[in-house]
Amino acid sequence: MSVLVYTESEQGTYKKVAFEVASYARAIADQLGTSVTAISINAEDPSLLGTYGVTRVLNVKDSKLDTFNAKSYAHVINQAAAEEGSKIVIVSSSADSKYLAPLLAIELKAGYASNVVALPTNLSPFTVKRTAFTNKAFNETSISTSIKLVGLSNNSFGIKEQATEAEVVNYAPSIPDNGVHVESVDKVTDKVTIADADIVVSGGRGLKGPENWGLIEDLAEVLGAATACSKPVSDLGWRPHGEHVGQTGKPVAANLYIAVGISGAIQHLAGINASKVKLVINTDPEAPFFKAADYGVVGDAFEVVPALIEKLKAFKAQNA
Ligand SMILES: Cc1cc2nc3c(=O)[nH]c(=O)nc-3n(C[C@H](O)[C@H](O)[C@H](O)COP(=O)(O)OP(=O)(O)OC[C@H]3O[C@@H](n4cnc5c(N)ncnc54)[C@H](O)[C@@H]3O)c2cc1C
Repeated sequence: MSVLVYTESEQGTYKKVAFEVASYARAIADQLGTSVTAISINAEDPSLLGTYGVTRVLNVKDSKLDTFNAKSYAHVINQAAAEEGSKIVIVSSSADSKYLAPLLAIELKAGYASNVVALPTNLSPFTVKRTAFTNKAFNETSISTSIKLVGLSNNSFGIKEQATEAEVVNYAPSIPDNGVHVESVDKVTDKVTIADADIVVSGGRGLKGPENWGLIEDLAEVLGAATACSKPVSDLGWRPHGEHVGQTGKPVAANLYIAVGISGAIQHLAGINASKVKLVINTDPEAPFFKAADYGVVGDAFEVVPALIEKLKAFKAQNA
């Protein structure tokens, strides 16, 4: 009765969240005194999961699963859970997993707790801490079904190494034809995506116009960060809608969120509250964002950001 964890990959490479959910599954398995099985779909190096405490990997290689499809993936994970007799199944909070989890919960006949941020506080009844009201509060949720599905919030538990010899088993579940056939996928960009980023550099209307976005991009590049923006910035067409974060945009659960020229309206904060450290750069000392910030710089973005880039470049050169 091992804990089952779905370890996401993209084009053969595990996503960062795969190692975080594996670490979390290991910690729950330790609480229960059991092992961890990972279900891995079309990843190139499944044995890597042993680094994060996975004892067994059900390794699926099938071109029908090359493109993510929530229904097919849910079907595969459900079969893996039955195979392992798993009563606890862990997924991440990536966009794919949030789409997949409700379908999987139906297949598993499991109660599903999303946005979980910590290890269970109680195993009987199984109780977990989750964020609520767009990250403005926490609640404790008990799952009473025999099988429990846990969606771990990104960057909430962290990646923890626990070297284990992972047994990799080839696994060939039945894969239904869902009627969708993707001919090819062209990646629009190789840039770090907001969902997977450790650091996000975000710009608001204080940047004055799209012609100034080089500042945000340069800062993101030197930090290896993803770029994002406030809603008006994407509404104005300065940046693509995919970069808009907040209540009506993408959620950001990064380790560091840098907000440049963003006022910090409640609808913006709702999307970034789950980020660990928030740095705000704004000319207005009364900007509401400073109340939510861990670090604040009252200053002009056009002076502060270039100076920050210079310092970071010098620091990197010294420590190369
Ligand atoms: C239903 C609803 C949903 C919404 N959803 C979202 C959402 O998901 N995400 C979102 O972002 N917004 C959302 N909004 C809009 C939100 O209320 C704010 O209007 C928006 O976040 C403001 O964007 P901003 O901070 O970029 O612009 P502004 O409010 O115009 O703020 C610009 C900031 O830049 C500062 N500034 C100016 N010049 C400089 C300079 N040179 N250097 C540094 N700082 C400078 C200013 O002091 C100011 O604080 C929503 C609104 C509604 C009603």
